[in-house]
Amino acid sequence: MPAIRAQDVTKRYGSVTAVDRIDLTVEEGEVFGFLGHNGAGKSTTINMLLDFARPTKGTIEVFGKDCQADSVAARKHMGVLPEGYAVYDSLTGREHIEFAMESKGVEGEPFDVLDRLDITHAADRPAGGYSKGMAQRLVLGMALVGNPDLLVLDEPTSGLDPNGAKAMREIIREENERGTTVFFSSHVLEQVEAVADRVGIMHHGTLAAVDTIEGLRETAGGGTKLLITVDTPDEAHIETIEATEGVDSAWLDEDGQFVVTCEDDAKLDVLVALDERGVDVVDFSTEEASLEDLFVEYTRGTA
Ligand SMILES: Nc1ncnc2c1ncn2[C@@H]1O[C@H](COP(=O)(O)OP(=O)(O)OP(=O)(O)O)[C@@H](O)[C@H]1O
Repeated sequence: MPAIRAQDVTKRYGSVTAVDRIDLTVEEGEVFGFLGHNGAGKSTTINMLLDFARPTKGTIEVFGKDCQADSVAARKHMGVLPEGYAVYDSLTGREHIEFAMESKGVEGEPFDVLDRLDITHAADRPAGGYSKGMAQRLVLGMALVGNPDLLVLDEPTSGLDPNGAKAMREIIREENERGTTVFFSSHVLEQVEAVADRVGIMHHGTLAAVDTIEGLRETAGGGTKLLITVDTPDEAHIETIEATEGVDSAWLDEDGQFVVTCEDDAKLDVLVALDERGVDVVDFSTEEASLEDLFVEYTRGTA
């Protein structure tokens, strides 16, 4: 049974379509990275999983339980690290875990959870004095109470320094090795790349791509990136470039350079096409396209 199944899900807020007809299946045991820029629709999707928001159309199930019609049963499968969580400054780490155990009606030893998150040393200190990374791990610990089948993490590495982000990724991997399915959102490709089995790229409310990292890499690696500096860069030239056979896409980067992803043997044709249009090519270079380029390609035009 899939851990998550979303079928034709749309969520509108007035005239804003936050999520637009998405179909998504996350299999049990996967680490699934949910990628997209700010405003792409990631949190809205997560909110529908948790029944904080209701789909305008379509259904979402978690382990076969409808997240709206059967939300209590669906929630029992999930542990959640929400975006913008807070800790209680005056309660200790251990008290946080005890609180989560009481609320979920779970018996157990708080230290077992604190150990998994490597914060045992701070168990009896008020959480108000924890670093951002420790606080984040503590809230994740609360989510782990009761050993949920599915961990839902909204931007789990945001605001963490590289060491904190690495620790968070290690915990995600460890929990997955215990058999937990992990669904986590991020707008940072490298965070997702390091730990996810598959990724979904959200763009303007739609799922622009769903694939394994290797699959995305093959798509990206099949091409070349051509960087072209011209005398007077103009958005209008993009059309000329994209009309060239073998070109996937083209855009102007913030330095005013054209970035072109294309088949290897289309490079010269692009330069010729620009020349025929009277565009003065000052310089050009080529690189192998990366996964990051693919992400940019799918989500071009957003901040
Ligand atoms: N409660 C709401 N009322 C109105 N519009 C909303 C609401 N929640 C989200 N939106 C809009 O829906 C779109 C998707 O937002 P969402 O928060 O899901 O994106 P996101 O990918 O999670 O972004 P972020 O990374 O910034 O959290 C945005 O245009 C946002 O302004």
